[in-house]
Amino acid sequence: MKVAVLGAAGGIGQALSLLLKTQLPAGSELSLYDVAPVVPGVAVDLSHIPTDVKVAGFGRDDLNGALTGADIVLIPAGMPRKPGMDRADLFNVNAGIIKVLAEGIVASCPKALVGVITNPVNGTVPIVAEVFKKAGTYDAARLFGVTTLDVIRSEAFVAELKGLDVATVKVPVIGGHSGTTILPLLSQVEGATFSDEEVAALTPRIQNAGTEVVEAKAGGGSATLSMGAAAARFCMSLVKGLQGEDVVDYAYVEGNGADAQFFAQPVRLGVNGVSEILPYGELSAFEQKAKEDMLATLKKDIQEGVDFMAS
Ligand SMILES: NC(=O)c1ccc[n+]([C@@H]2O[C@H](COP(=O)([O-])OP(=O)(O)OC[C@H]3O[C@@H](n4cnc5c(N)ncnc54)[C@H](O)[C@@H]3O)[C@@H](O)[C@H]2O)c1
Ligand SMILES: O=C(O)C[C@H](O)C(=O)O
Repeated sequence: MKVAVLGAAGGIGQALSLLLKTQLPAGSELSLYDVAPVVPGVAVDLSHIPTDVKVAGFGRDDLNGALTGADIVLIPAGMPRKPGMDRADLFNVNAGIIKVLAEGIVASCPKALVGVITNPVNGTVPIVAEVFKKAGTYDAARLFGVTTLDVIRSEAFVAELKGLDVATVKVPVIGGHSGTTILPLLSQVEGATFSDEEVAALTPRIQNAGTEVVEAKAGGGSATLSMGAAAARFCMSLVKGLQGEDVVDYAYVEGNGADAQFFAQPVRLGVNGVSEILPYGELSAFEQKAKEDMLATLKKDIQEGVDFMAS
């Protein structure tokens, strides 16, 4: 198993790479790419951890070296938010970064499973899809926006509120990854019920959790450690699928388009990425309205990514 992390010297990249060094199956390779000159040092640092995962660092001019032979590519490269910014404010800078990295994937590992972390995820994932389409290598089953952070936050907040063992809590989160497009399905949490007041308070808490971190870091960036944990968890789901295990996880994917072209939903994972788009079940009246209200925003975000590639 070869996993490449693009943007590996950043806050997310380093946390994620550390976790992958300790969690990937024995015999795996971890390939770290970044334009920051520190990236070979990050690779040397990680290589001193005694696990059977080989780590190599690749600088600005060796994207091809980082990507060749990769089974999975995770992309946390790009600018994070500062207080007062929306994720959409990152589009102009991060769209160009994502485009170049996607072109590198086309050239070096067009069959890899690709997990996009770079914000705004609602719009960067469509950019990657358009780059792949242009090259004739697009396979919707292999492209994922990583929304696992919304899932793990929901698990943490629900467990805290209800006094549950967090290891047993599961919260479906559908939609997209910004503001109201993040839709936790609290009505489907097993072993817990929520009053209308609790739903009305917890839903926006989950939707604004990224902003909570951005404000607490006061100009020092956005979530990196929780995102590293989220991306490592999602990567291990992809790994298990590639190894032939039956795995279900949530991700922002191009499905049947019933809600929007890209939509975070439950998917079954297998040796070729998504093997089945699963239904997300019945919504409460609150969730149904929240979904209907946010679809215009999500579709606009997706169109921005498509338009970027058309321009
Ligand atoms: N999907 C999510 O849930 C989620 C969660 C948190 C953060 N994010 C996003 O992830 C991105 C990274 O966040 P961070 O906190 O790690 O930022 P960071 O600034 O700490 O790290 C970003 C890294 O990307 C590198 N980079 C920039 N341009 C590059 C390029 N062309 N090729 C390779 N590497 C490049 C930088 O050198 C840096 O090391 C941001 O866009 C942020 O908004 C997404
Ligand atoms: O909020 C951000 O800008 C980063 C990330 O998308 C998050 O949800 O923490």
